[in-house]
Amino acid sequence: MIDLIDVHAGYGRIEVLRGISLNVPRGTVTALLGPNGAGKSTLVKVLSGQLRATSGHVHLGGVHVNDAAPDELARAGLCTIPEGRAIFPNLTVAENLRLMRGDPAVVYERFPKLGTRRGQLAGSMSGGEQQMLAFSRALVTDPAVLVIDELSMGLAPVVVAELYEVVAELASSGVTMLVVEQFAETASAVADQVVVMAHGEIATGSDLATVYFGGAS
Ligand SMILES: Nc1ncnc2c1ncn2[C@@H]1O[C@H](COP(=O)(O)OP(=O)(O)OP(=O)(O)O)[C@@H](O)[C@H]1O
Repeated sequence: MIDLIDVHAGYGRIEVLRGISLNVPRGTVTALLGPNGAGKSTLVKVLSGQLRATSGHVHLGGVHVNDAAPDELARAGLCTIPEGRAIFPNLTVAENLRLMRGDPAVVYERFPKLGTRRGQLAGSMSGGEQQMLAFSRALVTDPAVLVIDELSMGLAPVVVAELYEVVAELASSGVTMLVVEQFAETASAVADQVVVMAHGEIATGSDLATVYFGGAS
């Protein structure tokens, strides 16, 4: 469903992704792990159309999407939840959900806490509640493919568990997912495939051992 073939990308003259090849089969969950600076968010930007690959191929459902804009990708069924909780802090929970253009009742049923706070400014909620709100995009847009960057960053274990319950539910309903995480335990429990990135490449062999056991970045 998501196919990357020898993808290179970066910022100006700095190359960050150095030949990434990755396949996420339809209806499966892939956990993408790796230390700070490995290039995980850069890969998410390429997938969501925010950053163009300088070479290589990006395919979504068999369609070549290297040049597709973010809104075209969204219309094709891709939902991205970027790092850093992409919500509007000065709008209420209800207003944020209205902008996502879905049925808020679905969200309030899944995350009752958000239901009780629908009139609260999003920026005044706890980090976990804000992430639930950001994650709501995946519930209301009914995506075919979901890409989540750093879902559990900075959150209490109980919130992480709640969010991963929803990940598991979406997975069982057939949504194809790429979940980026910095820590192995959380995402790998629900993943069909675990891939590790280091230094802009998919880590294998001794690199993989270094990432896991050597604490390299
Ligand atoms: N806009 C940018 N301009 C220049 N360099 C950038 C930019 N964004 C990221 N980088 C660099 O690209 C490299 C990879 O960053 P990226 O955010 O993709 O890594 P990451 O694996 O997601 O790390 P983290 O887990 O810390 O978010 C880093 O060296 C970073 O400094």
